[in-house]
Amino acid sequence: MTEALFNQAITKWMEGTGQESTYVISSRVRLARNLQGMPFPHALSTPLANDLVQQVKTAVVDDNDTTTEPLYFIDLKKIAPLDRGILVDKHLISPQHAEEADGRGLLISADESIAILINEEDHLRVQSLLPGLQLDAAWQRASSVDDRLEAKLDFAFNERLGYLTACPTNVGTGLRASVMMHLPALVLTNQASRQLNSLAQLGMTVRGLHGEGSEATGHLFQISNQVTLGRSEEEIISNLAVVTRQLIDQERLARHMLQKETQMQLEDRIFRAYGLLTSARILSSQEAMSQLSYVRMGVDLGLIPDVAPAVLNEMLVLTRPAFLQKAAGREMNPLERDIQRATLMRARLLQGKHTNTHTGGCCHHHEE
Ligand SMILES: Nc1ncnc2c1ncn2[C@@H]1O[C@H](COP(=O)(O)OP(=O)(O)OP(=O)(O)O)[C@@H](O)[C@H]1O
Repeated sequence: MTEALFNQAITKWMEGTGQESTYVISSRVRLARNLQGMPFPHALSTPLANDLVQQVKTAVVDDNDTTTEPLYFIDLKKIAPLDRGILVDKHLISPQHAEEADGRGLLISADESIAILINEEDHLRVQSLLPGLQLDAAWQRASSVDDRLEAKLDFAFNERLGYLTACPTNVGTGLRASVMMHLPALVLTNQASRQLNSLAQLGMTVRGLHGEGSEATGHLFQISNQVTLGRSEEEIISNLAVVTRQLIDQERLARHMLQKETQMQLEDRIFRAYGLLTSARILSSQEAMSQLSYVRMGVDLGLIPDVAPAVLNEMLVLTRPAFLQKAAGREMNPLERDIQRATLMRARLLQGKHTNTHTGGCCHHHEE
């Protein structure tokens, strides 16, 4: 399992399956939990942090319980920085978790849909990531892992407040649920900012593909609940599902409108993007993201038949710096990476057209 984890770009959440996968790339639920009587990670000494990692590992890996889903332990300080970068690129751990590896750990399921980050901002961050709109399923999975942990570990919990967390914004349920949405038509019809800004009034936050502090590139928006206190987990999940369905309807309408009123301009934009990505020799990650968005819409609208939607999801990860360097087997400067990115992009997008195309990367063993 470890080999696929570090060598294969595609991971569960980008399979392109699940409900409404045209608009919703993935659904995520994460729970923040802390152990009773231990300082929060930012105040924890490295030896204590390492003890805590072992304690959690013992609770869920070394218990030899064959009735539960196996979780694999990864000691972050024992893997190469580039491999930690791969985990970041696949959204399995955060950049902060990768940076200071000593005293931090990761538990992960074989299909990579469950990840438990040990000693990130909180002692435990339980993450469940699934493709498409599957918030209920993601919540069920996270919740059962949480029960499993809680059976063995003593969580910091207050009767009145709920779960206690390092940052007060997570107190209560400790739950952040999110969907990663592709909303190009709302952007092209200038409705995105109005629609997305109004979500703040409903207690929702909008972020980019890479989470807190990231810009929304490639018309990809991560929408999540802002409030964790005073609402039940089920309410948080169902509110987000309602908002997601509304955005899907708006995006669908905007696509119809573009097709009806400005079809030639729309096709022109899509085929220019396709032309650029299948011809460019130097490609920045920013340009790759924004042009991929149009190609993806072209695939969704049936204009570009030869590219599978999952390939586009995979390119979000495969064209990231860590993956490019892993594929090349060496460190690369930014220009070398831009060249490698362009080569890989051409090969993958044209793969459906010509057989025997070189994939341009050693780390891709996956077949559609
Ligand atoms: N629906 C999703 N699909 C794929 N990746 C996601 C999704 N939601 C969040 N992520 C990824 O999870 C990581 C963490 O996201 P983010 O920083 O938004 O939240 P967090 O760390 O859970 O919360 P907080 O900011 O409260 O600590 C980022 O890499 C982000 O891209």
